[in-house]
Amino acid sequence: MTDPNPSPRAFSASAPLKGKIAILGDKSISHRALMLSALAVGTSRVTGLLEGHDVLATAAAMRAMGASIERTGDGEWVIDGVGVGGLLQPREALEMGNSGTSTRLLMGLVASHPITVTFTGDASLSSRPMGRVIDPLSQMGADISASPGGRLPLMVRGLAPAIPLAYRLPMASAQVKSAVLLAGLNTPGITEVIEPIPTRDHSERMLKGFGADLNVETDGDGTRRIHIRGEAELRPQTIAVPGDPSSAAFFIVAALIVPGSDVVIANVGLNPTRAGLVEVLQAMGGDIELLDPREVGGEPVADLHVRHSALKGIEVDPAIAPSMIDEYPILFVAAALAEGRTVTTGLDELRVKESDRLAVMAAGLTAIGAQVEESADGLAIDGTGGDPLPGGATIAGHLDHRICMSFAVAGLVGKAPVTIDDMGPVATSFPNFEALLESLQA
Ligand SMILES: O=C(O)C1=C[C@@H](OP(=O)(O)O)[C@@H](O)[C@H](O)C1
Ligand SMILES: C=C(OP(=O)(O)O)C(=O)O
Repeated sequence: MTDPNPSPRAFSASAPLKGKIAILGDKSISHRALMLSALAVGTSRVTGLLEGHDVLATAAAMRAMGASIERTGDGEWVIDGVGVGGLLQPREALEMGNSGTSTRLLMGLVASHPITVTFTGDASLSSRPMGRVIDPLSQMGADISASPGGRLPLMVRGLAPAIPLAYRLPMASAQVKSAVLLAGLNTPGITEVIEPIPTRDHSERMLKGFGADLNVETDGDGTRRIHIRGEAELRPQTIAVPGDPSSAAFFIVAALIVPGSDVVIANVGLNPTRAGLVEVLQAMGGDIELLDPREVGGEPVADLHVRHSALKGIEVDPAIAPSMIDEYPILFVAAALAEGRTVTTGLDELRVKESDRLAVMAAGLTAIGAQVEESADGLAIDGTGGDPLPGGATIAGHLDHRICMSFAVAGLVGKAPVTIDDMGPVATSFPNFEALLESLQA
């Protein structure tokens, strides 16, 4: 799915960003909306679906396994499901492109169906660890043969009926949690996931919304115990997908660091398991006001009014990491413009995303003149206090959309332009990123 022809692009010092934009649908919720609709009995309707390459990979996979999935308009999709237990043997390997979420969640679904599925992906996805889902799914009875190091391409031979499992997550990962819960959907009895550190809870919310028998208990120390009763019948739903806070993040930071900016970002999902960045930027002195708080698709949403601000460096509490895990690359850009030092820790997971986001951000920020120290699990950044960054480098995006967009935003405050070697990967999660940026510069 990655474009073989790179699209390099230079970003340079920007006039103030002004105006109002709306953010496209949440990627995590869009994946789950397609998967659960494809497993319901009857017709579901989704509006605001993110039509990025990652979500389209999920749509193609669910179609290949028997669901009827039609696009009826911009972000409007109609899905006829096969019923839990009804996934069909796909004729070919499922090509997951760049998408970790598609791969890991679909491995969970396949694990408890009597089908055998090969998963392939691009160079980035093929370097990411799948052992974290292979372990629990094998315990449930799936037979999985992977490439060396537990990598793609890999083949999952599902077992039906699968064996219910009580699984304690060894790392804070919503993808691993979701893979086990989705495997549990077609497994007799109760499957339990024990989550010591809470992560995004879209799977739990949506499974309940579709009528699955799922409950969550929280222990005194905050550990969550999630139980799902298998062999469920899911009821079709009408879902409005809220805007993606992980995409909004780039424009929140752009408005904070480009002098004179005053922007309203409409339709931003603010589920507490996703909203950590707003909290951290406010603690750094960012002027971010929440307008018209409301609910969309069972999730809290607001419009954000963001104005250019003098940011101050802070020490970021590692406990907040799961609620802003994809937002660290752009937080590092904000930190590079803040006054004083920003210190982040507890970010080992950033090393196994689309790229090693600690190493790639440290190298790229250093190349454009920021002061960065990389540690095993975080970055310490001494900011400019609002002065422009020198810029003037070409950044390798490493097939990582969030790296490309972070350095695009950094270019807006560069003395010399910042060039991204290939903006193609941005289409995985934020196909209209450049169009929205241009609209705020007009
Ligand atoms: O469940 C999800 O939709 C996601 C979970 C996170 O990954 P991990 O589970 O690996 O932390 C996140 O980084 C990814 O973009 C989407
Ligand atoms: C990590 C990400 O996605 P995925 O794991 O689905 O590739 C991301 O979007 O930042």
